[in-house]
Amino acid sequence: MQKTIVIGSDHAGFSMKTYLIHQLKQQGFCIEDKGTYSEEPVDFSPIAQLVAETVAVDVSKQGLLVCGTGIGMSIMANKVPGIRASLVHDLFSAKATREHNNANVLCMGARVISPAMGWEIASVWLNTEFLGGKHERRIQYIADYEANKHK
Ligand SMILES: O=C(CO)[C@H](O)[C@H](O)[C@H](O)COP(=O)(O)O
Repeated sequence: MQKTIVIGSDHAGFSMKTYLIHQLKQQGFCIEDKGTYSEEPVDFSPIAQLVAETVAVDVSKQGLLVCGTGIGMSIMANKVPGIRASLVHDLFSAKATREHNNANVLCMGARVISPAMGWEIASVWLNTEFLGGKHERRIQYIADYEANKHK
């Protein structure tokens, strides 16, 4: 059974999201598309919330978010406990944020990179595993912070 990718965008990211869904389906991934479904302007925040909350309750899923810059999406997604969302526009960071941060949501900006580059980044990100070890301790600190253990 292939991994499920929960995906969302605003109007600025709609075209890249459509392209990513096409590519992901070709690779056999299951898709949960949380919108938006056209280039009609919409606010990014509730879509990022929906994708992030879906990933947060099911660790088997990974999230992809696209807006104009990816910034608004990443800010919103990181408000959801359990989410480690990364804004990535290069291949080095795509690999590193899986290996070191176990990032479970990838955010990209459709006004920053091309759809082809977005797919390259997503492919690296989806095919890289968390390294664990010292990195586990570092992300556990973040989880503990969310649980109010660092007061
Ligand atoms: O929220 C953003 C910035 O962090 C996204 O890039 C949005 O896509 C962008 O702000 C949308 O802008 P628009 O003028 O409403 O098209």
